[in-house]
Amino acid sequence: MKKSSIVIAGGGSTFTPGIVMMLLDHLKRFPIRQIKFYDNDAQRQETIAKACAIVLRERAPEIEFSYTTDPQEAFTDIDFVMAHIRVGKYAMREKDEKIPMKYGVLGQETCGPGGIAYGMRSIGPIIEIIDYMEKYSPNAWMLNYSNPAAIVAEATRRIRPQSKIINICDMPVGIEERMAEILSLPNGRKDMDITYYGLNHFGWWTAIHDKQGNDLMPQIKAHVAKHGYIVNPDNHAETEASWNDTYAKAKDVYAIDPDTLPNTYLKYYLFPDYVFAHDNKNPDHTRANEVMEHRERNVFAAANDIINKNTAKDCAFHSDEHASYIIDLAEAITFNTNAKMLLIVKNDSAISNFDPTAMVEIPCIVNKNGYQKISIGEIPQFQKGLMEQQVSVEKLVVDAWINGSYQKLWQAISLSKTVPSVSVAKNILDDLIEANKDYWPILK
Ligand SMILES: NC(=O)c1ccc[n+]([C@@H]2O[C@H](COP(=O)([O-])OP(=O)(O)OC[C@H]3O[C@@H](n4cnc5c(N)ncnc54)[C@H](O)[C@@H]3O)[C@@H](O)[C@H]2O)c1
Ligand SMILES: O=P(O)(O)OC[C@H]1O[C@H](O[C@H]2[C@H](O)[C@@H](O)[C@@H](O)O[C@@H]2CO)[C@H](O)[C@@H](O)[C@@H]1O
Ligand SMILES: [Mn+2]
Repeated sequence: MKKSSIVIAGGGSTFTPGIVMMLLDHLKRFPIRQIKFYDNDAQRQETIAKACAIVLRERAPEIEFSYTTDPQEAFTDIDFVMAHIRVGKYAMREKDEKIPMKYGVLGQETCGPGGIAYGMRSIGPIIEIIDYMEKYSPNAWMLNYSNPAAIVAEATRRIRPQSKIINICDMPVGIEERMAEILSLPNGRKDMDITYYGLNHFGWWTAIHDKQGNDLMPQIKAHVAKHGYIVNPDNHAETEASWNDTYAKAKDVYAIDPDTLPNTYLKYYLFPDYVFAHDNKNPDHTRANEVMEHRERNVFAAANDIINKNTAKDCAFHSDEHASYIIDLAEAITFNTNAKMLLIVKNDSAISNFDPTAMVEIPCIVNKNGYQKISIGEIPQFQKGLMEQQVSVEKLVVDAWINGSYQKLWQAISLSKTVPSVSVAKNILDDLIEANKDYWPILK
């Protein structure tokens, strides 16, 4: 069986340990001969890497491991680039979230003006990593889950249209696991066959069946109509309060279109007033602060504990099983499994009454030769209208980045469903330009 060589771009990520542990859990179906880490922050990466080196030494000594900030070292002799970089790290995420709130607009990692700012930071470095991959390992695939995936996907379609990059997201995976829990399915989401469409962080399930073809939507809808995606809290004690708020709010998002089941991210676009009022109770403490106080602190504490003890025995690193969709993807490409997966891909005619150039999140069949899109057909006016507005925002952001255009970025922020007026958009934009002066292209 082929043994793959992967580089994790963003080795210092809080998700890296969970992904490494998950990779070790799936070696039988996806054998690995080499793992490398690549990051542009040597110190941050070194802490995660030294801990993961101990994990690998103890649990998979046959896997060659290294870490580097040198692109040639990182991207040579690679089959897959698994990319999860956060350009500007949490310090910039905090600004993405807090600057819009100064002007009465919700602040979010990937949605609204925060997501637009994040997108403007991310395009250049993602293209840079694609170019490294193509220079040093021209036959490799890039499996990208760096956010904001929607803007990154549109930018890579426009700027590197021939590149072997697939953009993915784990939000549908997480929600589907909750749906499977509602139904008490023995094998979780893998017992479901789903149809879904939308943009990244902006989609709907339209059909869910079990493997015998029975319709599972009525039972899930009955639950969501009462509880949103909150399921058995005893099984989710680790879920943070803000995430539970999001899962619970799905109840109200569902109500606007009971023919479908919503992605949780739609709350930011359908209830921007509610989100702002909720978050503005504590405007100095946003999600970025929560993550820095919880996930980032816990992951680095666990890493330092492993390093200090020089063993990963009984360590606090946990396998990120819901990230196993990344293995599903790499396995499908490597071993031609024809797995059905949600990918963020160019629409063409999959959604027949929507922009063929849009990057849509739809089910695809994945194999050694890439992916085939599953046809969705016509979508209803409600979703079509919402998606046309949002995809135009994403396209205008990429226009702004490519052309260094202040006007296009002002239009993008003005067009977002989360922003009330062009004057508010301009105030937010001018603050974001100042905050991002080390990351964005100069806008004229
Ligand atoms: N697609 C999804 O569904 C999904 C799910 C979870 C997280 N994510 C994304 O994964 C990424 C990592 O998340 P995190 O919370 O662990 O972030 P993090 O800040 O903990 O780690 C990101 C790492 O990327 C590195 N980095 C930044 N710019 C870089 C560059 N130009 N080249 C190389 N490395 C660079 C940073 O130094 C850091 O070590 C984020 O983009 C996040 O939004 C996506
Ligand atoms: O606020 P964060 O950094 O905790 O999460 C933001 C990310 O949220 C989604 O990923 C979730 C995943 O969907 C959920 O199931 C959980 O397990 O963890 C992930 C990270 O928290 C979303 O898909 C990502 O794009 C966001 O970055
Ligand atoms: Mn996502």
